[in-house]
Amino acid sequence: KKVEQTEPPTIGLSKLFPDGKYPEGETQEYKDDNAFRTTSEEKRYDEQMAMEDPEVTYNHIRRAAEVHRQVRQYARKFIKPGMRMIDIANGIEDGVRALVEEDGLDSGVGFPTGLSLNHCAAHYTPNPGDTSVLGEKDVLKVDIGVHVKGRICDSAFTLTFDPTYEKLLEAVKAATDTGVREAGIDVRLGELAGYIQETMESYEVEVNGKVLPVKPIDNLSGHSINLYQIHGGKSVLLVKNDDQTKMEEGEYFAIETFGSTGRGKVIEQGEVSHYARRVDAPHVPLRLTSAKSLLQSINKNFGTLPWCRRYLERAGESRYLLALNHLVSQGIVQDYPPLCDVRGSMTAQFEHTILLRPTRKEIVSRGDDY
Ligand SMILES: COc1ccc(Cn2nnc3c2[C@](C)(O)CC[C@@H]3OC(=O)NC(C)C)cc1
Ligand SMILES: [Co+2]
Repeated sequence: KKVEQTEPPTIGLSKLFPDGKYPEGETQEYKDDNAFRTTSEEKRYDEQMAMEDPEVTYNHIRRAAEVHRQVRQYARKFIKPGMRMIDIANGIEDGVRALVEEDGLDSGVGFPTGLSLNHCAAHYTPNPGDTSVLGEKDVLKVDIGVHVKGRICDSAFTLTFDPTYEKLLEAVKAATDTGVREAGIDVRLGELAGYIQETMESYEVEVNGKVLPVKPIDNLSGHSINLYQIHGGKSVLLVKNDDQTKMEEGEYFAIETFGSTGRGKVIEQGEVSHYARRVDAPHVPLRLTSAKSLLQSINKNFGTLPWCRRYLERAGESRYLLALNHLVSQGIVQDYPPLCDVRGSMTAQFEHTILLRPTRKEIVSRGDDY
């Protein structure tokens, strides 16, 4: 008999997909010089081999994407003004951990649940003791990460509870869909940024009788994603530029766009919650014993995946701040402060994870919501 997901979501996906096969995302054909890939026998063979290679198999990212869809469906219903940000974060992360059947570094939360508000666009999640509450005029960016064997599904949407900024959200959703549609093998990153910018700038939003242009945030970007590495080194900016770097077959990308009614530029502002051990962390001898043991805990629990202070406490760490700041000053851990436009402005985000398969592009995180 068919097992149904509960609400709140608690049933691990292995029980909902007993055959272990997870649904393919939306696919789109490549264009122009890569259109041949749709019917190429050779590319179909390459793809079949990748599918069967336990290291590459698309099944991992598809399982992560299905967890993402089921948790965000619940999140879109349960998040309401008046809720504490920390309860929103825990509600989402409890769902991710249950459905992905969290298992050490093999599967779990992909990165801290982004819950950036209003003029802040990214890298905010509540720290322990944060008692702030969601307001009904707030514009909330919900950025959820799920990983299965290091394959990270990174997808985000924006929630509002009053209609004022509907046009801002429409602009950003359209710009992200443009980015998804124009992405492809051999597409230049600088050119893709131009298409995104063009869509974003074709919108305006009227706030209290004043017409404001929607601006792409020019120092934020989408990014390639590698195994256990949320930023794979390639950035998809949101304004036209002459980066000739191309997208390549087999790459995973987070196509995310951010629109703003402010300056269209973010600065680092507020208390840090987000951290990640640097992939190229230097091997410096650590004098501070507490820093040594904290680093061991970070390596054991997160490896190179991003984490936040709440996850340190969940892993049993306490009174860690001095040691944490020491690891940051030694260049072993990178801190990621919240990224905010000017006060009074509003920012929105939409994001999908896409996979550049040999024969076609797969938007793995696509759902019937966005
Ligand atoms: C430490 O926790 C995280 C979590 C996610 C990411 C993934 N990411 N990597 N870069 C960015 C992101 C976000 C969080 O998607 C938001 C946009 C941001 O773009 C950006 O800064 N671009 C400049 C390099 C031009 C990184 C760290
Ligand atoms: Co993201």
